[in-house]
Amino acid sequence: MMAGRWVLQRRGQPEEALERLEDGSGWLTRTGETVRGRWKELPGLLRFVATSGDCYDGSVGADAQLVHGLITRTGRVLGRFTAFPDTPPPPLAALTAPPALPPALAALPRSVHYVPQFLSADDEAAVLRHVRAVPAARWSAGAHGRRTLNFGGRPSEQGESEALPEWAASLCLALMQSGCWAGEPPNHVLVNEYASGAGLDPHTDGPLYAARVATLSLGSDVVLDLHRVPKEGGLRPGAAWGEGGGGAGEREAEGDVDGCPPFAQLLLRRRSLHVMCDDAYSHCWHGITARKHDVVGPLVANLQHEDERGETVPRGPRVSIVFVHKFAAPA
Ligand SMILES: O=C(O)CCC(=O)C(=O)O
Ligand SMILES: [Fe+2]
Repeated sequence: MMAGRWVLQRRGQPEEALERLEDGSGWLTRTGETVRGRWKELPGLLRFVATSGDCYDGSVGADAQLVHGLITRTGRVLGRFTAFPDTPPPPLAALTAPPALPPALAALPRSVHYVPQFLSADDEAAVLRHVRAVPAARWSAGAHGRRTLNFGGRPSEQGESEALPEWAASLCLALMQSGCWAGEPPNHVLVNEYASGAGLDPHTDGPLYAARVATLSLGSDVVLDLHRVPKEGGLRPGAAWGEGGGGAGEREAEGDVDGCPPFAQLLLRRRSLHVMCDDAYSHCWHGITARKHDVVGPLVANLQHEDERGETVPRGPRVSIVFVHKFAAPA
């Protein structure tokens, strides 16, 4: 069987993907998780054994398309799947004209903007296809239901740069054309994928970037917590996107938030964009509490309609795409 990607569907479960590399190794990807494995070809059967212990057996149809299969773990049947080859997504066409940047949120003392419906539903689906098609090896293996991916060089290395993929460059263009981005264009893009209920420790995005971050929320609504950076003690500021070869996703600095509860929250609806600049970039920590539902409480500062207050918002799998401008390395 040829190298490539297969999309697996199971009743009542989020999609999974299996990838086969030329050397017979491969990857299993579930929301928030990437696991390595090996492919084996047996007569009439194709087997992928993940390091997690799960075994995917698929019968090969006459046209070499894997159609039906069984997932087992130590001999126990976990479920049945159907699979089809994943075709590369078409280039991201011109996006539906996104809305312009509204004024900063009046309820917050700092510069935070919220743009509901920044992407249309069709554009959201197209962007998610591109995210899903990124080879598993580029993702940092997920922990606590979140995996990350970055474009534009390693997060922590100043000046290291790399061209953005076409779809990410199109999104950058949309940010600039809509006026939602000012200053030097974004040149660094981080993608977070969260399993339902996964969180993110409070952090700032750090001084390697210009003081502006724009974040697209896709796939699910979520409530983001904003914390004030304490003058001393408590949380330690640091580059949010981690260090070294592990790539994005490992927090350099984390702290005990117990003494530092959020002073405000943002309800990030799917397809929205939010922008934090200047003071809000440098002096507010942001994070996501791990939980399966959010309740829209009194701290939420960006409601579009007052009757949203009190709403219980379930959290499905979510993807966020974070845009920043990384400074060049000093000469
Ligand atoms: O998922 C989000 O909305 C937040 C992501 C974030 O803050 C980060 O990746 O630095
Ligand atoms: Fe962040």
